[in-house]
Amino acid sequence: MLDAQNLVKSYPSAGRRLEVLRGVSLHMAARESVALTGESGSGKSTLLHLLGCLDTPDAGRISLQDTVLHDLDETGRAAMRRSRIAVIFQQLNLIPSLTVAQNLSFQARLAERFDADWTAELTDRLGLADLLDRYPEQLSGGQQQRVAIGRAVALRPEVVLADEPTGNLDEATADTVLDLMLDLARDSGAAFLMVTHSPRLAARLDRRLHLEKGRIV
Ligand SMILES: Nc1ncnc2c1ncn2[C@@H]1O[C@H](COP(=O)(O)OP(=O)(O)OP(=O)(O)O)[C@@H](O)[C@H]1O
Repeated sequence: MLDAQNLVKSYPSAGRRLEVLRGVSLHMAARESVALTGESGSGKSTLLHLLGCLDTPDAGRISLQDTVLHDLDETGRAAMRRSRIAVIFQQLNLIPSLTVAQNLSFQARLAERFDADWTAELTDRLGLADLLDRYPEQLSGGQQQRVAIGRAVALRPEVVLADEPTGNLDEATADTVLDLMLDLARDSGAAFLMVTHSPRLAARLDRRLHLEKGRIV
């Protein structure tokens, strides 16, 4: 399903190039969950940005099913983000002027993939039924995190990419949120990749990839 081959990415740094990814390859199957670990600065977010069509590699190939991603222009990348690949960040980027219900359905409606039954099921499973009329600022961190997950999977994306999605939560809440995320990603048929610094959380996913010196080891 999601396939990356020999990804290379560097950034300009003090008049030189900082080589962050030096030939990274990975493959993810539908319903598979993968943890991406590595020291701070090892390139985890950079890799997630490439897979999530938020940035382009200097070299290498990325494909999702039959769609080639690495040479899409900005319009093509935006279309992928709108409909087939969902990214959840630590800063959740919920829309402050929209209620929980509106935040949940906004992206799915934009992509013309809104499904009332699926959204109702998500609302129920994420324990958001009593919070639908609230605004993001009226929610706790864990509640906001659950809305961000709901919004991502409401689309039924093929891939969910999450960058330390539970980094701000206490251990018990992080566990609950991760359980929900894994269940929902699996049930919607998505491949799930999560960046985490926590070996404990990483161990709960199907597989672990570790980035070191620009390569997966
Ligand atoms: N836009 C950019 N311009 C220049 N350098 C960048 C840019 N983005 C990231 N870097 C550098 O690339 C390296 C990898 O950054 P990245 O954010 O991918 O690491 P990370 O593994 O996600 O780190 P952390 O665990 O601390 O979030 C770092 O040295 C960082 O400073």
